[in-house]
Amino acid sequence: MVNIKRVILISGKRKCGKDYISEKLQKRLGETSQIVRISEPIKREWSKKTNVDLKELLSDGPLKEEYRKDMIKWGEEIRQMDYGYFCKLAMDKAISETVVISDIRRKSDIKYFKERYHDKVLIVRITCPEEIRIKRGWMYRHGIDDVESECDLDDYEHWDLTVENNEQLDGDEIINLIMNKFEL
Ligand SMILES: Nc1ncnc2c1ncn2[C@@H]1O[C@H](COP(=O)(O)OP(=O)(O)OP(=O)(O)O)[C@@H](O)[C@H]1O
Repeated sequence: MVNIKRVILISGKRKCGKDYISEKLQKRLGETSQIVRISEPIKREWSKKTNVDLKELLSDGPLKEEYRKDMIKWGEEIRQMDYGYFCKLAMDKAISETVVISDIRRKSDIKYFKERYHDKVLIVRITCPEEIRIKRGWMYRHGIDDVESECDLDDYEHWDLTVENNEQLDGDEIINLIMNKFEL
C-alpha cells in the first residue's frame, strides 16, 4: 500500500485554471506525484449508465458541456446517500506520495479528505476575475454556475492558500507561491 504524504486540494470557479495549475504543479513535483480528478469516476460511472462515450466526457469538447447538467444532478443523488462516494473511488487510483486533486467543489469533498488524510491535506483556492474566465471560454450557464457544484465553496474560509490566476503572475510564478507556502 502506498504511503500518501500530502493531498493538495485545488478549488476554484469554472475556467479559473484548476487544471492548468494542477498540471503545472504536478510536473514541478515530479514522479512522486500525480493528479487525481473526482470528476473521473463521476464521468466513468455516468458513461456506464447512459452509454455516452467516456472519451468524449473526459475531453474538453462540446459534449462535456452538453451533459454537465444531467451529470451534476445524478451525482448529487448519489452524494446524498454517501458524500464521500466519488472521492473514495477517485482515490482508488492514488499511488503517489503527493496527490493533487484538481477539482474540489464542495465542503463535503473537503470534509472527506480531512477526515481521511487529516493534516496531510493542503487546500488551495484559485481566484480569477470574470473577464479573464470569459477570455478562457467561460459563459454563465443557468443550472451550472448557480448550483451547489459551482457555489458551495464560495463562502469557505479555511483555505491554506489563495492564489490569483489573473495574468499578473505567470503559471510558473504561481507554482513558486504554492511550493514555497507548503515547503514542497
Ligand atoms: N495562468 C495561465 N496562463 C495561460 N493559460 C491559462 C492560465 N490559466 C488557465 N489557462 C488556460 O485557460 C483555460 C481554462 O483553464 P482550465 O481548464 O485549467 O480551467 P478549469 O478551472 O480547470 O475549468 P473547468 O472548471 O471548466 O474544468 C485553459 O485553456 C488553460 O490552459
